[in-house]
Amino acid sequence: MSRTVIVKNVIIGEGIPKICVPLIGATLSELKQEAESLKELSPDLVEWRTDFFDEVEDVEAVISALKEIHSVIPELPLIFTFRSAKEGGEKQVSTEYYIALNIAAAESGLVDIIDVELFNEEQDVKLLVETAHAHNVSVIISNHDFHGTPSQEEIISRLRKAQELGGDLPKIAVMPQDTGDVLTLLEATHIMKEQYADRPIITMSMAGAGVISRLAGEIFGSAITFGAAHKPSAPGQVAVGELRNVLSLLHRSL
Ligand SMILES: O=C1C[C@@](O)(C(=O)O)C[C@@H](O)[C@@H]1O
Repeated sequence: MSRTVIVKNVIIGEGIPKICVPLIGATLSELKQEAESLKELSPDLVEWRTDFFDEVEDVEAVISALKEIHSVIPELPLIFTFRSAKEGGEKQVSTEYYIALNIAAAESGLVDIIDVELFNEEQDVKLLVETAHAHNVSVIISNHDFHGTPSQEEIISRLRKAQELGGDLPKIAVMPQDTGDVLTLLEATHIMKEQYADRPIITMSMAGAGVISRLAGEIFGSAITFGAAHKPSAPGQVAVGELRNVLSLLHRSL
């Protein structure tokens, strides 16, 4: 497995962490406006959080929206994400639909990465990884805890599981209850990167106390950081401009 993942010339896993901005519009016109406004911010990657989209339960509507988004920002690497309500997202769909939606996205030729939640049946995760790879689409295998921070061992074990299942980018987002939890996430990230990972990983501790983890990825070992364009898609996301300044400050200090 490669230590970097390259999508549309963006090298993930090398140098400054890459900035990803989520699109969270509910309608096609909101999404197009959002995509348009991203051009100025020039993020490294864009994530379409399809669970915010009113018509997400209609595959055809999703693919036609995808075409429109892609036509506005064809040069930006696009992550396709349906975040389920049980992991902090906006909606819940059946497993069958979740699989069909992600397969349609992977086969569309319009996305560079799909996000697959780790806490699905192993065979379903594997099927999505295989389908994505067959279409040259990379896979984030993700896990989110919006209520707390698991132990260091548990965080590492989930990231390792994501790696074992073939995720190109294992990812975990956790909620700190106190400062110690932020340290737990940072230390788990560092250990995973140094001892177990053979590919880039993505980690974050959410909310105010966790902001440091969104800034210091280059030091502790997280390769992508999510920044907000206008409205954050998760607690603690920093505005892209400020994020970029701090990331470069830390990069120059190393
Ligand atoms: O999983 C993640 C990370 C995230 O939850 C965050 O905390 O920045 C934001 C989501 O949009 C994305 O899918």
